[in-house]
Order: sequence, then C-alpha cells, then structure tokens
Amino acid sequence: MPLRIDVITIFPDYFAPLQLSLMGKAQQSGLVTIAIHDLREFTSDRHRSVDDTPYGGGAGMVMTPEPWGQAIDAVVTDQSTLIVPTPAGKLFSQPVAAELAHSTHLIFACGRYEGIDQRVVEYYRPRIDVRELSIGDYVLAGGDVATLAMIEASVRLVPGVLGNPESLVEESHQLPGVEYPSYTKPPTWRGLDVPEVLLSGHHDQIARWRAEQSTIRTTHNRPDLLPGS
Ligand SMILES: N#Cc1c(-c2ccc3ccn(Cc4ccc(CN5CCOCC5)cc4)c3c2)n[nH]c1N
Repeated sequence: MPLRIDVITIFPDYFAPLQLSLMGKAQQSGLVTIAIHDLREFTSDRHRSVDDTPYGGGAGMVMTPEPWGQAIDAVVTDQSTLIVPTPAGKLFSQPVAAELAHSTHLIFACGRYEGIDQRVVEYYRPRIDVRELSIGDYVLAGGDVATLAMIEASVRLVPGVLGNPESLVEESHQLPGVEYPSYTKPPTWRGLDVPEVLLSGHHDQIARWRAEQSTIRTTHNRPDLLPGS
C-alpha cells in the first residue's frame, strides 16, 4: 500500500521540488503518491479570501477555518494523519519521520500569516490522528518549507525509496551524536590530503578513527547530543 500524501497550501508552486530527484523517483516508482491542493479552491467568496483579523487583537491575520474544513474533508479518511506545522508544535525528529514513513495517509496543512484558526485542530482531533509539529526553534513565514522538510525526511525512510538501504542501516546504528567527516577522490585537493587511515584498508582502524571524529564533532557542534548530557 503506497504512502499517500496530500498537501494543502496557498502556494502550490512551493512544492514543485517534490517532482525532482529522490522524491520524484519515489512517486514514479509508485511507493508514494503526493497531491498538492490550492486552499483557495475551497473558498466560496469571489475574493477567495483565506484570512481575517484575530479575535482578542494582536498583530497580523489568522487563517479562517472553513476553507480548511472544506479542503481537509475533500481528502480525509479514517486512516489519515493530519500534520499541522506550527512554531508551537512538538519537535519533528528522525523518530517522528520514521513514524510518518509507516503511515497510510498524511495530510499536511500548510498555514501562512499568523497561523490557522485552532478550531481546525480541535475539530479533527477527535476524528483522526492530528499532530502539531515544528521543525526547529526559529520562525518561518509559513508551514510550506517545514512541510517540504518533513516530507523529504519521512519519504526517504519508506522501504524501497533509498537505492542503497545500507545508508539507513548505517544511520540507524549511528552512535549518539553527529556523523564523522566524509572524503572522496582526489586523494589530495588544493594541498589538503585525505586522512591517511582512510586509505589504509584497515577497517578496524577506520571504524575507530570515525568514532573518534564523531565524538570530536559532537563535542564541538552538538554537546547536547553527548551521552549523559
Ligand atoms: N513547522 C514549523 C515552523 C514555523 C511555522 C509553521 C507554520 C506557520 C504558519 C504561519 N507561520 C508564520 C508564523 C510566524 C510567527 C508566529 C508566532 N506567533 C507568536 C504569537 O503571536 C502570533 C504569531 C506564528 C506563525 C508559520 C510558521 N515557523 N518555524 C517553524 N519551525
């Protein structure tokens, strides 16, 4: 059963990249089907409006619930998971990507302005799995880029999508922390040599060197990922 993804957005063109490269191949192979829907197709006024002023005051505009209700109702099934990107969401992570990769149907609601009327989440939460997710502690202008990131991170984990599943095996055995540095030909580039151990053919020494490099990089770049931190 291929993973089906429906994306609802006011900027469908943001999702043209999903036709390229790995994501494009995943769709051509039938492992994943991705459909993009323009939220404005689900409006009923002649201005095709999707936002209004926030109750309680405050800056900016909020996306009105009805177009979202019409758009989600057009694609939802009892197997759907509704993903709502938001700065207020739980942090999206590799384990979450693995969960989404094993879903049957994902609906991404890409908000803009200051977000979507919360009643959309409240309406669907008793009916289907609803997940408010954030891709990190920085503020984007909308949910579209977050959705692209979550789709790419999840779809690459769908069995059969990655040409070389060995990459996923290595990833899953990744020591806590960040990965070791990678090198390829030429052996010398602008006077810089590839670390000698990588040319030695001694796989135990290479594994030890890579583990040491991972620890050095994690300590420097991501001490929060060190065991016991
Ligand atoms: N995933 C993800 C994201 C998003 C994200 C995702 C979805 C939408 C939809 C609209 N925006 C814009 C936006 C900007 C600022 C604010 C803050 N609020 C503070 C209190 O007053 C109201 C406003 C909210 C919404 C979005 C941003 N940003 N960063 C992530 N990791």
